[in-house]
Amino acid sequence: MVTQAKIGILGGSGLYKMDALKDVQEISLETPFGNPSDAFIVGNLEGVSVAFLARHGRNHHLIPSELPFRANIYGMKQLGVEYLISASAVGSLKEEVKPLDMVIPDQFIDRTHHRVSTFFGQGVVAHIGFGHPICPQLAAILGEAVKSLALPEIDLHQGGTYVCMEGPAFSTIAESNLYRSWGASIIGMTNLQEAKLAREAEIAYATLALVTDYDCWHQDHDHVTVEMIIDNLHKNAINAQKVILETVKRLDKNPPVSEAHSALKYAILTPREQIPAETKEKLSLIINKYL
Ligand SMILES: CSC[C@H]1O[C@H](OP(=O)(O)O)[C@H](O)[C@@H]1O
Ligand SMILES: Nc1ncnc2[nH]cnc12
Repeated sequence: MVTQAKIGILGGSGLYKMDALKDVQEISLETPFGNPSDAFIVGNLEGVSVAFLARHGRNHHLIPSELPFRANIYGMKQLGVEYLISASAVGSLKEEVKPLDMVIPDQFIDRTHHRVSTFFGQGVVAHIGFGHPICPQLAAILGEAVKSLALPEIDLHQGGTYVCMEGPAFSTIAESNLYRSWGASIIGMTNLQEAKLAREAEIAYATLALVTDYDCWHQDHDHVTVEMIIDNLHKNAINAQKVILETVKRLDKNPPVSEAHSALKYAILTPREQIPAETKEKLSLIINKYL
């Protein structure tokens, strides 16, 4: 049995490790969906066992379209993760959401076009509810953690829509303005698939989005480039670790009940006896309790 952790962290651009993690074990997992982005780092965060994964790999070698989303989420499930916190770099689509601010989105718009975002198929059909794609309880704890830190000059925006684009190129001005006209707050390239797969795996998921830029719509700011956001990525990585540490402590003290933990209860349509044995085996970790 591999070491278990109830809380998982997906580190995005800029956040490739958690400095406060002690007694770490590197765990390389194989999953029925291939290899995750990197080894999981399981360790002790002020007395709480957590599993950390750098979603682009610790050396940032995977573009968003190459991310093994299913393997990453399945790996978290294998480690026993029930609450998953994503830390992600995002561009701002609203004037009042400024670089270095934090956003805890509650909605997504999917603008990706060639990604697999389900564990189902191959003889088993399931449709999870995804009206509320982010776990509200976990998002609330993240928000309380941010507020408790009172980080100078950093505003917290609780709620908002995250546009998930394919990338890796950034948006055109026309696209950026279109997303603004839809009322979206932030744009990134990674969180939608994770949120969907986490829900299918009955893991509560929430995003701590760390703003690096104003994308390309703002007339008073240069269009986003990697070079111009490096500094903000570093600053955000420091702040993200503070927020995660505080969130983990609160979660450990009061783990909330989340609807995500029973998301599959009414989702599986295929008569159990019709599900191919191979598929049952492949998805056993996720569907066994409903067979
Ligand atoms: C470094 S800018 C673009 C890159 O950053 C975000 O990654 P992550 O969500 O893993 O922090 C964005 O989604 C893009 O992948
Ligand atoms: N402007 C932007 N668009 C997409 N992903 C991003 N990640 C950080 N900034 C971004």
